[in-house]
Amino acid sequence: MASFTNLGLSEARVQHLKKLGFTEPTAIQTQAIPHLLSNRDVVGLAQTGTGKTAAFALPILEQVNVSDRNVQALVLTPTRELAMQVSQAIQKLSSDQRLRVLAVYGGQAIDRQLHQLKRGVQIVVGTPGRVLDLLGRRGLILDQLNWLVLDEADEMLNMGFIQDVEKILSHAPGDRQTAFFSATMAPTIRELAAKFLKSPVTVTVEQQKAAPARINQTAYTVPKGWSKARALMPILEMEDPESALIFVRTRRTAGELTRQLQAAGHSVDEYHGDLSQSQRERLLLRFRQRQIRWVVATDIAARGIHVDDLTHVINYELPDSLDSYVHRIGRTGRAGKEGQAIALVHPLEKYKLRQVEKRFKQPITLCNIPTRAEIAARHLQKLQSQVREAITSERVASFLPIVAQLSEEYDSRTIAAAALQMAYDQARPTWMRGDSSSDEESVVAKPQKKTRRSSRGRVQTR
Ligand SMILES: Nc1ncnc2c1ncn2[C@@H]1O[C@H](COP(=O)(O)OP(=O)(O)OP(=O)(O)O)[C@@H](O)[C@H]1O
Ligand SMILES: [Mg+2]
Repeated sequence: MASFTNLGLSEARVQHLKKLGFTEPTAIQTQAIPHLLSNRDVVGLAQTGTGKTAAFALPILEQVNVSDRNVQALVLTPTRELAMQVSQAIQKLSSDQRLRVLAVYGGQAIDRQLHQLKRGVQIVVGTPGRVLDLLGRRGLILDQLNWLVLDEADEMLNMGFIQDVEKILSHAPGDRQTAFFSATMAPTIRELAAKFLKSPVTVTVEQQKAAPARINQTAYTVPKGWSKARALMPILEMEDPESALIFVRTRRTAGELTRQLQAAGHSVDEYHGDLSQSQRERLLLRFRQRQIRWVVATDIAARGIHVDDLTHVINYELPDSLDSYVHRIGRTGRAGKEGQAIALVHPLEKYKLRQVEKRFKQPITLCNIPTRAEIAARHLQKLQSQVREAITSERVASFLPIVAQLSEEYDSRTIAAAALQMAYDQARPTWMRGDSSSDEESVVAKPQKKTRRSSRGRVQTR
């Protein structure tokens, strides 16, 4: 069995990893770490959420010289938040007080970064734009660089970034070690990678299925004439996600949808490039601390971002590329956990689901929008389990005097039913509350109408 010790890591590091809960290496770690430790260039391809960060960080930490204050390792990431997250992850993987890791990215005062660099930093993690800026000011010097890592390498080499990456590389010594990591890598990008790497070893883990099997994928068809926003409301009521990233294509849609969801009383906020850097950071922190349940985001949140135990990814609008889809849904089902990926599709978009199924060799369950009756039934079910919980709680005793008082007038079943009705009405979303039509009332009393669908209301696509 693979162990961190067998991979060539020092005993002190193995003990430290144990404290972090890293008892066994993941597949990509098992395969990539020995090559990286023997100074080979590596292209590492593994599913989202499988520990690629530690795969490239541990060999660097093992070999970095902490008494030397020159920059020895540079990790490039496509977004600012990812730079921050990766630098924090590296810091956590090290237990050496002398090690300095610095995240550099736009939207943050450059003077502070320059100051830190002057004091001495061994590992820099940054976005290409800011790294170039710092190189231009001679604040960042790469003469002593031993390691260069491109996290989300395919994205980094995508149009726009490639020139930046080339310029950055021109500042680094030729004998450095270079590694590319991503969950996706198009063949064309791999050719390009050959240009930057020296006889690289390609380490691939389960390349065929780019999405982990732990992610349960479903799709809802938006009925003709319905807006996606209208379709989303009942889906959210039914799924009731504990935490969710809802992906949209534009900043504008992010704002609009967020406001609609907030108006419906949901705990939700928006996340996209129009926000200031500090707003983005604050939002991510609140989301990670569970102060908000859902975040409506553009693709800036699609790559690499890790939120512990994120339960749902919702593709309100599908992305242009399959690779983006892979990264988006990969925000859930991480580190061995399970996750739900849900897509909203117009009837004309259904062919896109076929493409996804082909890519993952995994069927997508197609569902109809939940009906009011189904949602009501779900609310009642939830209410029942909440009542069961309340019965065993200590606070319930404090309500007994009220029950005793009411019992002089009514029988206890009526009192209980009235209390439930009040609780039910409060739990119902606003968009279902306003409707006082008689069929709404009867929903609770009558058994559910017969449908052609299975118990969860799902039909297979094929
Ligand atoms: N060996 C391990 N044991 C336990 N947990 C681990 C191990 N390696 C990594 N993790 C945890 O798994 C989670 C996901 O890791 P990471 O962010 O590196 O994934 P990734 O492969 O880079 O995903 P993505 O493609 O989305 O960027 C992190 O919370 C990390 O702490
Ligand atoms: Mg990653």
